[in-house]
Amino acid sequence: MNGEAVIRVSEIFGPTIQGEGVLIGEPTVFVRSGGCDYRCVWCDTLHAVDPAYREEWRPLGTDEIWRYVEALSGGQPLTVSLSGGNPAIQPFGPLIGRGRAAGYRFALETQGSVAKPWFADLSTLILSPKPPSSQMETDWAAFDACLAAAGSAPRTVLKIVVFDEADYAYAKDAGARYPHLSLFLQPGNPVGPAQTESSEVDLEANLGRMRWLVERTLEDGWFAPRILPQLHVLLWGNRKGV
Ligand SMILES: C[S@@+](CC[C@H](N)C(=O)[O-])C[C@H]1O[C@@H](n2cnc3c(N)ncnc32)[C@H](O)[C@@H]1O
Ligand SMILES: Nc1nc2[nH]cc(C(=O)O)c2c(=O)[nH]1
Ligand code: SF4
Ligand SMILES: [Mg+2]
Repeated sequence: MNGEAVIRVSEIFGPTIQGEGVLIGEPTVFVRSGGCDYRCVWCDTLHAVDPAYREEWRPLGTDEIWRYVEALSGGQPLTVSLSGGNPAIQPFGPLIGRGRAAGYRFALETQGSVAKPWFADLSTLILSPKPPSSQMETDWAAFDACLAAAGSAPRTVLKIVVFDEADYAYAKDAGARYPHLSLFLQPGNPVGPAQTESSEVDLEANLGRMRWLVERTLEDGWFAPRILPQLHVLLWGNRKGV
């Protein structure tokens, strides 16, 4: 790998459609890195978080990852979504530079705990601070550092998962803290460790939570956020690699 940036890759897949948030429906190739500084109790991607899956994470250099992305996209520039785990703890800067030079756009999803200067090279930065139900604490100073690192070049948006009333209150506070950022709410999909490898999903329960969130927000007269389901979960359940 000749000293080039090495990234711990959990999976590379696509093209599929982006299932969440501001880029929903957009043809996308995903690069998912392994390892996270958080451990949300309801994380739907434990195979990229739990060190028990470490053996499955492959150290790949920028060139190798780029070859996968080019092959999957048939060499047609599209949006590459960097997710994880927390992709912010990996050296993605050179890959972004490489892809941009070929006309690709990059989006990155992160909880906002670690800032990197290369955030400024993204097209879209999706900051997803974690509400109380995750059992994680938000470090707002670290979050602000992510916003500062991105600057004004990328489109930066907020995406907050809401399971319950306390999460709703957290989302409202976060929205008030950053009134200049577009805010997306996403109902929580209850997944546990036993379910990560299965595609089973309780669609009715998921849609019920979506209905509750829409009604709660509208009854409250809070018209700032957009409320979206996880489209890929509706289509394919909790399957990996879609
Ligand atoms: C798996 S995370 C990876 C990126 C980064 N660690 C983060 O959390 O933003 C991608 C997105 O999935 C969301 N997510 C994770 N588990 C979820 C669940 N059970 N229900 C709904 N959304 C979930 C996260 O909040 C985040 O917005
Ligand atoms: N289709 C699709 N859309 C997604 N949006 C965010 C995802 C993620 O797990 O980060 C994801 C994913 O895994 N698949
Ligand atoms: S921050 Fe993201 S990847 Fe990490 S545990 Fe939470 S939801 Fe999962
Ligand atoms: Mg996911």
